[in-house]
Amino acid sequence: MTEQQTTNDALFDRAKGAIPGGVNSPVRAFGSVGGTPRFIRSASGPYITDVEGVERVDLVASWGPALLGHAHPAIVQAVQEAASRGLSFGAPTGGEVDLAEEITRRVPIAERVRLVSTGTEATMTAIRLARGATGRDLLIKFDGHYHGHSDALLVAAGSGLATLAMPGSSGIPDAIAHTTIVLPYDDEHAVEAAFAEHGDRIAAIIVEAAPANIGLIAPRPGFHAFLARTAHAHGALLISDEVLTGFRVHPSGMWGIEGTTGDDAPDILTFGKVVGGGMPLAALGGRRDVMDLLAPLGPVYQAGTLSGNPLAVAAGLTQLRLADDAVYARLDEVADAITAGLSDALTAEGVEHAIPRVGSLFSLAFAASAPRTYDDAKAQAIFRHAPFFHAMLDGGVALPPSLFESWFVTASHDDAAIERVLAALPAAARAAAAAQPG
Ligand SMILES: Cc1ncc(COP(=O)(O)O)c(C=O)c1O
Ligand SMILES: NCC(=O)CCC(=O)O
Repeated sequence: MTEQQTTNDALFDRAKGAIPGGVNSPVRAFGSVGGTPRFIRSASGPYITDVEGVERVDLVASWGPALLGHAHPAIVQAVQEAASRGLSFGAPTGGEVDLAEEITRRVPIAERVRLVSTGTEATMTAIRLARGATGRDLLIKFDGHYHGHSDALLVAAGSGLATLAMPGSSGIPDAIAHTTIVLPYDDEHAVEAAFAEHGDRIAAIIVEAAPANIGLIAPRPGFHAFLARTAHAHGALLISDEVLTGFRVHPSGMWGIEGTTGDDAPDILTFGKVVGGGMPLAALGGRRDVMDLLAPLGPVYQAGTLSGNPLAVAAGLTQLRLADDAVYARLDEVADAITAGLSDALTAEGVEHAIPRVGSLFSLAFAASAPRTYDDAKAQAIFRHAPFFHAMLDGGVALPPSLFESWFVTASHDDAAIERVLAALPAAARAAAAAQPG
């Protein structure tokens, strides 16, 4: 039986017999909204089509990579051409140099860049590098921030763990979990207190460049510069995780919005999603003296059979080269139209809400004001989300199936796609208004 011949529910039943929970990443399950995840047949531009042939406007964008929309013809062509020359060489290529140079051009504080395959690898390598650079073990991360699924970073993490209300993952040795100090975000005193107590043992602070995995939190101007200065004063590094924000919220990512340099700037940045154009590719970049500690130059080991894969490099490079100012202007317009329509629809039904936003990235909170911490995010009227989500799905719009995830627009969302989102909103707002707690 092919995917096309079966119904979605039958496919999910088969999936559950072959794959734990039927999904290859927990955020794809409809855990917090109920129902059956939609199995996808294809996607093009702003639209995604399930195996039953239902086309919806997509506001997930593969969780971020699809900046230009799905199956952009130039990216598909670049990948096809690369494939015809060979799928993987395990040896350097010119494309890798082009992509590393493009990253440095956009984010000059990333003086050296190493390509890896996933955001998880990028952050895992970044913390190893910080530990190698400082000779220290401890790491500060913020409550609810998600940096992928390596052991030290799954402590008090957002994204799927927030959705499933999991305090952490089992299978992580206590000895590793205890190297991670978890602090509330946005709290300078907590950071100062942690450094006062453990300052000479802290290798790095890792922070989401704009926290986006417990809903979106727009960073308070100056807070990340404060983190950098505090870390530096104690001989530690700042790692800015731009896996989600990089090349999406601004041509130069969150760093382009904050524009920090010198003592105020992060030492290492991680990238993913957009930089791979929809293929498995991510990167870390940073100060030359720190990055050059990576093997083969230095003592910090990092490797990968498929690192810098030529198909992934072709996709990422093509996407970044096409992502010009007009693309970012369009992303902003799309976000303007959808956030305005979303707010109007919820206001018309008397539903308390906030829509935090950074660049074209935004999320919906059922709360009077935008959450600033994980505790705030958990305290909102979460019960309104499942009916809202399903009404949007029925109305032809695919949203992230969790209130703790951000919404992703693409430059391919044309006026027709936006109109379809706006048309679905009133019924979804009514469903949210009618929802009852518990
Ligand atoms: C901020 C952040 N860092 C790291 C990751 C991990 O990336 P990946 O899923 O590619 O491993 C994600 C998302 O998945 C993310 O949002
Ligand atoms: N914002 C969270 C993610 O992008 C996670 C994607 C995944 O884990 O599949």
